[in-house]
Amino acid sequence: MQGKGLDGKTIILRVELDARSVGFGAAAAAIEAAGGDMIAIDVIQTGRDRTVRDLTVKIGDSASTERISQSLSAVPGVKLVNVSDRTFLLHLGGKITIQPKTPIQNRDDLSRVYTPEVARVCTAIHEDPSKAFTLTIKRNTVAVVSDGSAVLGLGNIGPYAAMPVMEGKAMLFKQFADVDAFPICLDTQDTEAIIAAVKGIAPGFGGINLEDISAPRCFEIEQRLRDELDIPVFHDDQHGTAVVLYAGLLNALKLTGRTLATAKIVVCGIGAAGTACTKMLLAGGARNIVGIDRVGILTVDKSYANPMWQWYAEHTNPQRLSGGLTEAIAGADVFIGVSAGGILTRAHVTSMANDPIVFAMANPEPEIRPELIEDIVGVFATGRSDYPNQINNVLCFPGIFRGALDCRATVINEQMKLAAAEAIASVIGEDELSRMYIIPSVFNSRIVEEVRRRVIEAAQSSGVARRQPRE
Ligand SMILES: NC(=O)C1=CN([C@@H]2O[C@H](COP(=O)(O)OP(=O)(O)OC[C@H]3O[C@@H](n4cnc5c(N)ncnc54)[C@H](O)[C@@H]3O)[C@@H](O)[C@H]2O)C=CC1
Ligand SMILES: CC(=O)C(=O)O
Ligand SMILES: [Mg+2]
Repeated sequence: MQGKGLDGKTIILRVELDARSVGFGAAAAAIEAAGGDMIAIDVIQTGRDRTVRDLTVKIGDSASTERISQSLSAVPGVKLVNVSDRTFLLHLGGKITIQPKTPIQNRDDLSRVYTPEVARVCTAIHEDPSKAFTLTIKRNTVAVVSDGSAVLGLGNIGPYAAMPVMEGKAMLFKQFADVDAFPICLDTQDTEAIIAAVKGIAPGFGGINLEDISAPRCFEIEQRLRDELDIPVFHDDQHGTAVVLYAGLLNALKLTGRTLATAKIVVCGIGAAGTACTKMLLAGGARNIVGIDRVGILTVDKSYANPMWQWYAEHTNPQRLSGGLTEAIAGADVFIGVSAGGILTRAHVTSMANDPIVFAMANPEPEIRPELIEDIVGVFATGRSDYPNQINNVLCFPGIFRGALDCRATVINEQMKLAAAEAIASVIGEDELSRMYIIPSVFNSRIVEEVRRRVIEAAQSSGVARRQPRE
């Protein structure tokens, strides 16, 4: 299985070798002995007495940068000059930039892009504000807004630490759907302040993608912004995740001979993603969903201060189960994890129905690693890029916003989300479907186009499109 046994971290070791006393094989052996996997060698300098090389090393689960560095430094004639992390190198100075669309080469250019001539464009927009969509970046620009309160599964790490994820989302928007997205991390976790800030910046954007804002605040923030703005506001962790989960689950159920209506589904982590996934499954016809969070199984026999948990308890768990994960998962057909890494055990999966479906979607560490259960699981998926069956909202948000921007939709509604899920599922033909291929890869070039097309159709038929796109 791809990614097996590796935590994905790759380092670059710059080493100086004394050519008279050490061969390169000794250095390579020291790295391997410490659990590293050398994947590239670059010669930086050669000489009669010494050579300098950069060794790119993938770190295995049992290894660490320190262990490999120590093992290498212990080889006589090897000097470790520097250790760098490839991922950190890629983040130096951030991951995106802004480029002008036309050069400014002379005063004539200057007077058109800037004063005095720009004033005529400003006046035109003042007279007809809808012209902001044609005469400014609003047409193609989305704000990726976070308060840093639920960043991946890392928790409340704040707005500065959230930036790399938001920059990453902006890259994905651009690369996959040519949407110009801008990361905005707010230094507040106050609901009213976030709503005011997003409303304040909205004139420059054609859509708002809320990201990694924790539950239950995310529900009110999204609802209020949807009500008060005339551009789509979409909390990706809720709806992007639900759309992709729904697409993948339909295929997994088909492969294991189950139906949504009869499957027993356990959802672990009733936050932003868990709540939205459940709502989409209920709308699709699921009847036996059991939700579990840190407080145990959510049941109508208890009451909860969190209003979303109260709603959840009233709309799920028809058998009124109580207890913890062990009680919830016994006999279940499907486990959907959007909670925290490593909380599911092999014993839990053994207690599920035959041929179980396990979607361990917490990031970056899934609820369970596939290698622990690959002999007993029916269909397995994670949110990660380094295992097969990646159920990740990146399959949804570029295409759904591409469609919404192109038809200038006022909202992204239920019909558009369902259309996106059907589009994603449809990219895999019946003859291609297999347990290792229930969801298309993000690099499948048909996804964005198919999602866009169906989302535009849904926006038009549900009356929220303000424009007929050209093609
Ligand atoms: N694969 C994908 O596309 C996506 C994955 N996720 C992942 O799902 C997880 C949750 O994300 P959000 O819903 O946005 O966060 P959230 O903070 O809104 O919700 C997380 C919920 O999980 C619960 N939880 C945490 N530890 C738990 C445990 N040990 N047992 C039971 N419940 C537990 C929390 O109490 C909370 O209710 C994160 O790891 C995130 O990376 C989220 C969105 C998309
Ligand atoms: C994928 C994503 O948005 C998350 O894990 O939060
Ligand atoms: Mg997220």
